[in-house]
Amino acid sequence: MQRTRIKICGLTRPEDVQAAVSAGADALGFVFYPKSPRHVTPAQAGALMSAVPPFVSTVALFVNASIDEVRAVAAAAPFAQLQFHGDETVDECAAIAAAVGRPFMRVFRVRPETTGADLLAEEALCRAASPLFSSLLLDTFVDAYGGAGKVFDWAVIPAELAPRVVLSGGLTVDTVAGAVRQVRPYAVDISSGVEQAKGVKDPAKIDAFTGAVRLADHGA
Ligand SMILES: O=C(O)c1ccccc1NCC(=O)[C@H](O)[C@H](O)COP(=O)(O)O
Repeated sequence: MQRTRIKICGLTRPEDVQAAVSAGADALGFVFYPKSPRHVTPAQAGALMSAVPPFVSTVALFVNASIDEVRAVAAAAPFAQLQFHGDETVDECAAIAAAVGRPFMRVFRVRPETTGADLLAEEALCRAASPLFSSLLLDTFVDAYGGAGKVFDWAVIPAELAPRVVLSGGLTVDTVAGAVRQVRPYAVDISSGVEQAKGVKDPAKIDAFTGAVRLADHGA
């Protein structure tokens, strides 16, 4: 059985990057949305990413950014993939990804009225739009766009889609094992649940989170 990949998002400090890498995170997320308390500048991200070892992916996260803003980040920070977390159209995502030559995750912000058919349709639309589309990241719809620590109903995720999605939104050390067992997603993503304060991660919580995912992967 495939092991569940892990993304730790909203990193702003070198010690938190190190903690996530040491805990076995597969991907590290850096937020370039100025209104976020986890926002980093391109220069800050470049310094943080320079400490990331091989085989750990770096994700640059944007909310309704212009192509020039994304280009500026790409020039300063060696991120491996994009995450579009705003109101971008699929075509806008595809165009920006092509301009910087990086694969992208498209975020679907799940509302109470969202259906499984909506999720499958969105994935099909993205796959048709760009060979650079990698996966949907499913988060809870909030006005602040993301990083809110809010959970959506995982039952909405079709079983056929689950192995291709990144499950996000309000996960914690205590809930992630149940999420993995129920959904069996390709990956899980977390920000608030491993923090001491917004933008300040807690190494012990990061360790506990990745450990809980590993135990769930092995049937515990
Ligand atoms: O983290 C933020 O501050 C943020 C702000 C605006 C858009 C997206 C943001 N984070 C994106 C992520 O991928 C988060 O990990 C995801 O929303 C889950 O966050 P949480 O519910 O706090 O685990």
